[in-house]
Amino acid sequence: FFAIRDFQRRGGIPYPPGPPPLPLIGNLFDIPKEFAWLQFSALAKKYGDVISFRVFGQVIVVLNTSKATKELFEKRGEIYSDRPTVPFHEMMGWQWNVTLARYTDDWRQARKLLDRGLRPGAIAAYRPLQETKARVLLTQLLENPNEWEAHLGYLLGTVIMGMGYGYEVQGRNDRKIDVARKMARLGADTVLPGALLVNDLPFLRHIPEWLPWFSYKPLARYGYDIGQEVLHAPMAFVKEGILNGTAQPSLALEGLQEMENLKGQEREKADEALAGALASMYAAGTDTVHSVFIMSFFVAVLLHPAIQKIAQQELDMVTKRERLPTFEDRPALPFVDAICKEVLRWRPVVPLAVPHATTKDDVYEGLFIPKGTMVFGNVWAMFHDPEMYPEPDSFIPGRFLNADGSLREDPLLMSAFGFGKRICPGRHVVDGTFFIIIASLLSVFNIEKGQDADGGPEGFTYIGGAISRPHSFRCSIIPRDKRAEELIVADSLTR
Ligand code: HEM
Repeated sequence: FFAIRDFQRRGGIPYPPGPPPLPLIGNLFDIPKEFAWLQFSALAKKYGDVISFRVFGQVIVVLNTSKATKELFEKRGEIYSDRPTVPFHEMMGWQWNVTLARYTDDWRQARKLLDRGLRPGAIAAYRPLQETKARVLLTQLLENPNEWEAHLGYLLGTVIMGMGYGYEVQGRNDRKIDVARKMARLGADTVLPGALLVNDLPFLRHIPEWLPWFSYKPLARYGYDIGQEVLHAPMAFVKEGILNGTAQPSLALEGLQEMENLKGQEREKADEALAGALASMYAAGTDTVHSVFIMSFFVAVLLHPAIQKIAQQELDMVTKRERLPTFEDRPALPFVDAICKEVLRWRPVVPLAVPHATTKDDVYEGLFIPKGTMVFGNVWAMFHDPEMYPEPDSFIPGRFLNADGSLREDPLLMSAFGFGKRICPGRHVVDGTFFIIIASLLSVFNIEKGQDADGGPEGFTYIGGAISRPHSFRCSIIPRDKRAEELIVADSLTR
């Protein structure tokens, strides 16, 4: 009966091909929990660029080419910009989070605030903050190089908290950083299909707490509490700062000042939208996910020491080793920029981006994609397509340079930040922060395989959940010479 009804609904048009589903549970056991992007890429070779799975009636589609992501996420954005309902996220009351929000007017309002606050023209004002934070990292690495991973872990958080709320992070155990990180981790660990049974069988959300082994409620309550803290604590900090005259310039301060003349419900609604938008930025931008990019950069230069030397020569020509690099130097540092681009391509941080969902039935190249389908863009497959990027597994920054040495823009690379209307609004902040960190690091440090360092491609294995992160590894971060040390110390004395 179900099969006939399903066939009629599709008008006989087939679903995108994929492994044959079992009765009822469908492809539950075909959805890989680890390195899913690699297995989806392998399945695409067998079944075609657009593949599908069914799990308990939920259709999941994976798009493995930029042709398909452009057509569906961009051109048909009105249909492909929703988010799947994740029952466990609903249990935690996280609907305020822009990243998880459905494609509604509330999302549009919050998204507009983020796009406006994080557009390149607006964030230029925060470049000095980004430069300062990159230089603080240099001091930390000089004083305590062995703890490099911990230093990197909260670096971007310090930039985001400064931009968002004018909040100065108090060391790496700062509560505001810690709580956002916990939220991001819990979100990432529970979003992919198959990660949590309650997402596949939503009735399980009703299991009462007195069945502790089976109930999701205690974990959901914990998630709710950290969510509320992320939403309210930093805004309360800014409002208190306004009252006692200590509030620093920030997106929150700007937003609150803009709504000064609003009254009653209108004011309340604007206040809520601002808090939700900024908290989404704080939650998405504070996790150590960003340190993953820098870790992959370390892996790349450890495997290819010559690349580090070329970048250092470029940097030395510009700074003459009389100062540390700044954003103004960027146009003269195309090779450093090309390294950043190649790291994004070679080891995309979120290889399957974040799933979108469809709001209507649709047909793509003769394949049926029903309303409510969860749609992934396989960023990894696109970035490792040998036709677009020859020798895709090799780390070759030069692929982003023109014959005259200038930087070659590559719009496809933006897919590292997702697609269409839901593309990451923080991408310009990330772009600037990564550039200044890598330029600053290379100008004064050598990143080397130390005596007891891990090494060889097999020494840098990755963890393959929603985020592609290298396992912790050891390496030596050594000042290039006495001059480099002097530059770091001199800069730290100016702070
Ligand atoms: C390595 C750094 C980052 C990467 C790789 C990254 C990647 C992504 C991806 C893949 C998405 C999903 C896009 C889609 O659904 O198609 C996303 C969404 C989002 N990102 Fe980022 N992101 C990064 C940093 C940041 C930062 C620093 C911020 C804040 C300043 C931020 C804020 C957001 C927000 C709010 C969303 C949700 C957008 C929406 O659903 O409308 N991200 N990001």
